[in-house]
Amino acid sequence: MPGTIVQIYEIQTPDEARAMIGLGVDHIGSVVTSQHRRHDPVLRETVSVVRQMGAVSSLIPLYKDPEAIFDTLDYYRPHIVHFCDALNDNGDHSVDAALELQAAVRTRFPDIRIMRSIPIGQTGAAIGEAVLSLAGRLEPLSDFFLTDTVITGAPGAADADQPVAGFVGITGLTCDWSVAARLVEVSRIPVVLAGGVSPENVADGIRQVRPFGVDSCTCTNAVDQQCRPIRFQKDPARVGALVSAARKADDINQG
Ligand SMILES: O=C(O)c1ccccc1NCC(=O)[C@H](O)[C@H](O)COP(=O)(O)O
Repeated sequence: MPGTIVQIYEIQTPDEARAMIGLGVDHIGSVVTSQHRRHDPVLRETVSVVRQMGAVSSLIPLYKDPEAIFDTLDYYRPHIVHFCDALNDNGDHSVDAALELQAAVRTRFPDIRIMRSIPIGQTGAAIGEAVLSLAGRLEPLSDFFLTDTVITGAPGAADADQPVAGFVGITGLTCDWSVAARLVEVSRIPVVLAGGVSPENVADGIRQVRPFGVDSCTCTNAVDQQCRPIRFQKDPARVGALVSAARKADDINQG
């Protein structure tokens, strides 16, 4: 059985990508932060280095306009486009609109796979049936799911409460792993476990959820003097510790 893949965000330069791949990271996650400054030659070189080194690039466009997203994919040509926008059937960003976008990406970019974040509340706040129902709607037009923590519990609700308004992610908090495990069981596509994954808890996450992969951003970032994570700056020692803990967990599970 292949081991659990490790995906690490936010890798924004070629040197960081080389360092992360050297530490054993499988998927290198990068973020295009602005629709208006979406052509970033350094980031494009980063994606290209990942491809040359035989790793997998995952790219988040942190905006929602379909034409800007198509243009972004044309410019970077990542292996995976990762959509983590908060979906809300009561608002202007519906699941149907997301499905339409994902269908258009499949038609225009048949080589680019689609990762879709599935929001799950923290333990005690997650609504399992709603999570599985949302995932069921998105599955036909997605290639991977990534479970990620939503602060309020209800999928798609209270978009503005998230660290980046309108997007799900970078909370540094774990979601309800029993719901994530249920998604792994029923899903026909691979599921990556994210949200608060750290060197300290990754082995438990692998054991309890049995995901295809694990993803980490906040808990492997460098920290400032007040111990607050610094966005877009990794701590290579923590990334290395997470990779080793994940590999050890795989060995125990398979042995
Ligand atoms: O990295 C960003 O800027 C970002 C912003 C908004 C949503 C997601 C974002 N990035 C990456 C991911 O999808 C994360 O890897 C994921 O949220 C992991 O959660 P955590 O480890 O708790 O930061």
